[in-house]
Amino acid sequence: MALAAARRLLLHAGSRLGRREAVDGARRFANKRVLVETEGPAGVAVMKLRNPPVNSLSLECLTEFTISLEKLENDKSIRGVILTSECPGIFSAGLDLLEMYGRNPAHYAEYWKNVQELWLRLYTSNMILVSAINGASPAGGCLLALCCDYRVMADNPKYTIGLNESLLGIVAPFWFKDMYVNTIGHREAERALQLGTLFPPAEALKVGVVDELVPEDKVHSKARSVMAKWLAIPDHSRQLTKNMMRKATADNLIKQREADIQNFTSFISKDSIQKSLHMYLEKLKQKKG
Ligand SMILES: CC/C=C\C/C=C\CCCC/C=C/C(=O)SCCNC(=O)CCNC(=O)[C@H](O)C(C)(C)COP(=O)(O)OP(=O)(O)OC[C@H]1O[C@@H](n2cnc3c(N)ncnc32)[C@H](O)[C@@H]1OP(=O)(O)O
Repeated sequence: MALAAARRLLLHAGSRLGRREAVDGARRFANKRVLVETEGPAGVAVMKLRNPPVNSLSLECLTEFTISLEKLENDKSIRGVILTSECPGIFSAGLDLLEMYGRNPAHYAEYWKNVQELWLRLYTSNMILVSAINGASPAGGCLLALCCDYRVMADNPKYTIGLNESLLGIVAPFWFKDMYVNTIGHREAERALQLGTLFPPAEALKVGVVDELVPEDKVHSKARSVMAKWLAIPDHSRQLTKNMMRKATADNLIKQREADIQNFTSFISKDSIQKSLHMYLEKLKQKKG
């Protein structure tokens, strides 16, 4: 309830701000963790995640992301969105582990509902989505990129991308898996999911997790030129085609959302899974010291 009220407030405040800045010509709105700028080619917004240090998808970040998308969807002048990060070297570290560790079942259920919500919005968006992957993109970070229509990645071998859930002792849910299969094919997905592979850029390109690699300083300009090509296609035919390609995958979750929330909640609440997450978080800490 509290979250729904916060969401209404944010949406309202955001739309007032958005309108005022549009009058000034600045065309920019921001929540705390998501910045949206609509400069550049007409009809294109750039959405930047800014939840330092690693753009983990906390409940607040997911909510702000979903609201920003909703606003862009409602703005009929926007036809395409470039999704990128403001955190140096990190696209997104994926779902926030602290939302899935040491909390209660009601929190897990609320969190998962919001993860589903963002995924459904992104994956089924009528807008053209291009990701400008300017950093590491594990698990939920990869999920965001996979929702896009085209993925441009910085060719920096320090950055990796993939669904690495099995390395954490958790399991990518069926809809993550379905989208992976749709993108890289059954055999590659089967192998990568079991091994929790994080692909460096050249391998990510080879297997099809990303569509194009460019030098790091060219990621944004390339994303813009890709966007220009997609904008040249009539919206109605592109949208109907996208819907035809993606609807069955999205419907598969829509028809069992509640069961998926229950599954997640009972899985993540298990002592053994909590222990795995604890060990993984400790490993992240030790990496520093
Ligand atoms: C049967 C099945 C039924 C239902 C489903 C069941 C299961 C659930 C499936 C859930 C799907 C999960 C999806 C996910 O996205 S899980 C998250 C996976 N993410 C990762 O593995 C990334 C982990 N992070 C890293 O590898 C590195 O941090 C990264 C991103 C490469 C950046 O490295 P670096 O710049 O060196 O930064 P640090 O590692 O020092 O990190 C800084 C700081 O951030 C904390 N942190 C990192 N990642 C996360 C995260 N995902 N969530 C929360 N916090 C994170 C890290 O611990 C450091 O914190 P500190 O306090 O020490 O500063």
